[in-house]
Amino acid sequence: MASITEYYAGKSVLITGATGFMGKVLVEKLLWSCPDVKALYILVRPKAGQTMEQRVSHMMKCKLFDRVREANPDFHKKIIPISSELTQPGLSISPEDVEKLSACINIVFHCAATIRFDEPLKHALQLNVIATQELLSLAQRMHHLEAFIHISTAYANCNRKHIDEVIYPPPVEPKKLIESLEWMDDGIVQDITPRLIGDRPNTYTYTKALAEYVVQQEQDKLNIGIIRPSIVGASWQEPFPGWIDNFNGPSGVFIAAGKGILQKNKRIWRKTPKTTLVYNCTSGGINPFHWGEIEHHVISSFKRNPLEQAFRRPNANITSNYLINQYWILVSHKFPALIYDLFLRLCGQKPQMMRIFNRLHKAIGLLEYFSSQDWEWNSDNISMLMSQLTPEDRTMFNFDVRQLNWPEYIENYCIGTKKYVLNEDMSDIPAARQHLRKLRNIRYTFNTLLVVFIWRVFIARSQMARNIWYFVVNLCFKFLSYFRASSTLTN
Ligand SMILES: CCCCCCCCCCCCCCCCCCCCCC(=O)SCCNC(=O)CCNC(=O)[C@H](O)C(C)(C)COP(=O)(O)OP(=O)(O)OC[C@H]1O[C@@H](n2cnc3c(N)ncnc32)[C@H](O)[C@@H]1OP(=O)(O)O
Ligand SMILES: NC(=O)C1=CN([C@@H]2O[C@H](COP(=O)(O)OP(=O)(O)OC[C@H]3O[C@@H](n4cnc5c(N)ncnc54)[C@H](OP(=O)(O)O)[C@@H]3O)[C@@H](O)[C@H]2O)C=CC1
Repeated sequence: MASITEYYAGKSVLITGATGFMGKVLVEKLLWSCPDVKALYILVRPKAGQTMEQRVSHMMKCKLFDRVREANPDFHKKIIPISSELTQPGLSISPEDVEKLSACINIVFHCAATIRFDEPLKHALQLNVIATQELLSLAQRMHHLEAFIHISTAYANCNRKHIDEVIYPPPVEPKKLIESLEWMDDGIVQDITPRLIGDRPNTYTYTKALAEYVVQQEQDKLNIGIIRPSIVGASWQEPFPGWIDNFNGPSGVFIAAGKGILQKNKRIWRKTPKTTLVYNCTSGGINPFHWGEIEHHVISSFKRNPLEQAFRRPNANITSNYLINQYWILVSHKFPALIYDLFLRLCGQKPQMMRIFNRLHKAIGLLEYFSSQDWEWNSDNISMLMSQLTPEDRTMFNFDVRQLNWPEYIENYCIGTKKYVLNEDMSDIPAARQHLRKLRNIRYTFNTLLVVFIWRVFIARSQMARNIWYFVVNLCFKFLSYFRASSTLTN
């Protein structure tokens, strides 16, 4: 049996979403581990005032590509950008490019999607479902296509508690939905969205479920693989530990905790001809790690490697009690934020802290559905795939999460958010630690002043409060003398 590297030798691959988080990692891995791959065609759109060429050249300068660049400075020659806007008819690929792709592509990876949880339904449908249909039509014109790999999400069927590696019936026939939304204006669509998505939390998981069904419809004509990752964080080992470039998933929450602006509520608790193979890529069943443990490791990691200019010391208080949570939001978020914004105003600067907190609460609210419940994913296909790999492939393409050491991973993840998301320098850590010490001293001073204040206002003035106070102090002394006496007896 050919190894993976041998399989890709001389092959041309088409990748959508190559400028995104997962797409970039895929491009890098193929270039590194399959150096004889013939070409990587990537569908890219111009964006934010940058042409397609500018975007691709910027992407290739990314630190992620360091090892590939070192091994082969001409690696960019294997990357062939194709101009495409996925929300346009025919993916707005020119007829010449369609011809070119039809003649040479052997494997398609479809990574592009909108992953926003608050995406309006029409747009999510356009990008996640209709563009997938268009890509499948293009794939059918490819004369040498061997596999069509669709990247879905483990949460596409999050309305179920047990999720097998199968395609479930769609919540609605996609064709009917597309036709009926076509004539509706955005306001009506917004009004009916909650009814349509039903027991799913957002338009993202809903449209990803529809996309899986659309892909499965072509299983008689194409070899299809559907990959369902759960939560993708920083890189584990390759190209180096901790690479991450966005605030998605838990990353933004980790950063917020590191900056000291998080007080969180709620419990965390072989190629087969013409078929569809689904792979649930999750770790919970084989190497579980709970949100409480994550919290502990994130906080201690950020205490060792603090972020610059933290607002407060790294923290994240997890509680399932609504009232306690509201208290923490008020005391730890709103009140300090108001004071800080007032200070900024007095210095002639624009207030920003309340705005940041409001955005953070919105993001946490949208993520909470995923962090507050449990799912059970079957991953037999993943185990089967692993068992079919040669020992060399198993090392080169290691996806055995049983070997993952969570504390070490979280440490690298936190350092990765500092270095690659916030672009902070590791040499500034002593100054950041000094800043944390200053924040701790401010907190101690504030707490002492608070105790003195409470003493002056309540204890010193009322006889009853004084009696209670003496009673408590007396009790403490009695306990201490008892403790001292019993330890003397034991000695
Ligand atoms: C200590 C620890 C604690 C532990 C514990 C504790 C607690 C537990 C709590 C929960 C734990 C996590 C659970 C994770 C579960 C994930 C499940 C995923 C499941 C599915 C996975 C998938 O299958 S797929 C990926 C999922 N899909 C997303 O994960 C997108 C979500 N997201 C959005 O849906 C939009 O993001 C949303 C939010 C609408 C905002 O939308 P929005 O419009 O208000 O804001 P934007 O995001 O557009 O950001 C505007 C600008 O703010 C910048 N920024 C953003 N965050 C920033 C930050 N923290 N600090 C500085 N800057 C930040 C950003 O870089 C932009 O900057 P610029 O404008 O310059 O580009
Ligand atoms: N990240 C995660 O935790 C998880 C992700 N997934 C899945 O993995 C896939 C990739 O996700 P991820 O890399 O994180 O997402 P990103 O948001 O980082 O990347 C999305 C990609 O899609 C492209 N894209 C979006 N809209 C268009 C458009 N209209 N025309 C052309 N290209 C477009 C983006 O291009 P541009 O740069 O031009 O915007 C970008 O390359 C998705 O299918 C997602 O559902 C699944 C589970 C977890």
